[in-house]
Amino acid sequence: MKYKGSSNFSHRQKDRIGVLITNLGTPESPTAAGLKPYLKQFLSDPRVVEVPRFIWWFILNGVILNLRPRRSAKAYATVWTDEGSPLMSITKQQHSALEARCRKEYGDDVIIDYAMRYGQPSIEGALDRLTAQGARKLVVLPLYPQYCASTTASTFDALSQDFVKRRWIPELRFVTQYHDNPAYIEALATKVKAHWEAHGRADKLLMSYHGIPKRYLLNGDPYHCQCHKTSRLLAEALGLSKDDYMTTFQSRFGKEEWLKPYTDETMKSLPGQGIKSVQVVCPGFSADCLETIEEIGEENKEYFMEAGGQRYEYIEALNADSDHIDVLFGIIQENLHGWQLDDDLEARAQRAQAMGANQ
Ligand SMILES: C=CC1=C(C)c2cc3[nH]c(cc4nc(cc5[nH]c(cc1n2)c(C)c5CCC(=O)O)C(CCC(=O)O)=C4C)c(C)c3C=C
Ligand SMILES: [Fe+2]
Ligand SMILES: [Fe+2]
Repeated sequence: MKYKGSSNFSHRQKDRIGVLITNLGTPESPTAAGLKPYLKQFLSDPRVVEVPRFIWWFILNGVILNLRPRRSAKAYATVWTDEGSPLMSITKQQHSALEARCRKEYGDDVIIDYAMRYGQPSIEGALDRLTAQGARKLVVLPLYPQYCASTTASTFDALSQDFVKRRWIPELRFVTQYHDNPAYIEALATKVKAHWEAHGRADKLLMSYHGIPKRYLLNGDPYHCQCHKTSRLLAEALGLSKDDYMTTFQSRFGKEEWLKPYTDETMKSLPGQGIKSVQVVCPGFSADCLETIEEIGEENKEYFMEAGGQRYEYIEALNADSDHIDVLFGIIQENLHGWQLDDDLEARAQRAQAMGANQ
């Protein structure tokens, strides 16, 4: 096997620290043709769907990939903008803002790129670009505040699958979660308070997180606990009592039981319990996307209003807010501690020359 090196490798090249922010990925276009390859890659990941491969292959290729692309495309079409998918355009904004912060603080010693776990820009492409610029040390920050095997560990799988093919793998620091990071909790609290100032309070604040099958929790995934801890800390930061807020789980897929309470069922039942106004925040989503804009902003609003609710407001994700950029930059900086860059470039090049190697 020939291991992959950098195409423009030079012994004189300056060593750098690379930072890679990642998110889930999104289709290329809001059409069935755009959805099919995206869903195929996503739903073929054994970290996402933990079902024996041979059974799942038939369900996925025989049923899901024939029905879901068209259905999902319709939903994506409602959130698509001139800049494309919200998840992609917000990730680009987060990247640009963090790049400016890195450049200001570290010049060109620290370089930052972004990638998606599924689709483009790929993790492999980002690692090619970073290593070609001399990134010998690497911080990877998946933009998932709560650890989940389906998202966080899957990102690590993609990195390792890339490293298996690479000659010079960078020293790696991988951020697995930041669900109780004080700056993150504070940024969420500031966002909710700003919403309260503009719109007043509601009967309840719902904190809705993406769901996962309950089986994953029973098999040891810490996601459920981390979501609840984020909620508790956010509630404390807002001075809320237990009756003022609720943690729910959205975006169910398939027939098995997922984490409960379900967001949609909760919305349908709250008005009957005398809760006529709700505000919804989604602390697990670092960027607004289909699951927040359409599912929380539109679909669940309909459930709530149809059940007799009177006021429903979605509080946007932290996105590229400057508070959020501060949080993420803080996490990056924590992970740079103690890292020195090799500045012995001339000696390195001379040694290489003596050995007849490319300088
Ligand atoms: C099939 C099982 C799924 C698991 C488990 C799952 C976990 C999970 N997902 C996110 C974040 C996002 N998911 C998004 C979309 C999405 N998720 C699933 C399925 C599972 N997710 C599907 C099939 C889709 C595609 C849309 C659809 O057809 O319904 C997104 C939005 C991406 C976008 O383009 O806007 C995000 C973000 C987390 C955090 C998570 C586990 C904790
Ligand atoms: Fe999902
Ligand atoms: Fe959804």
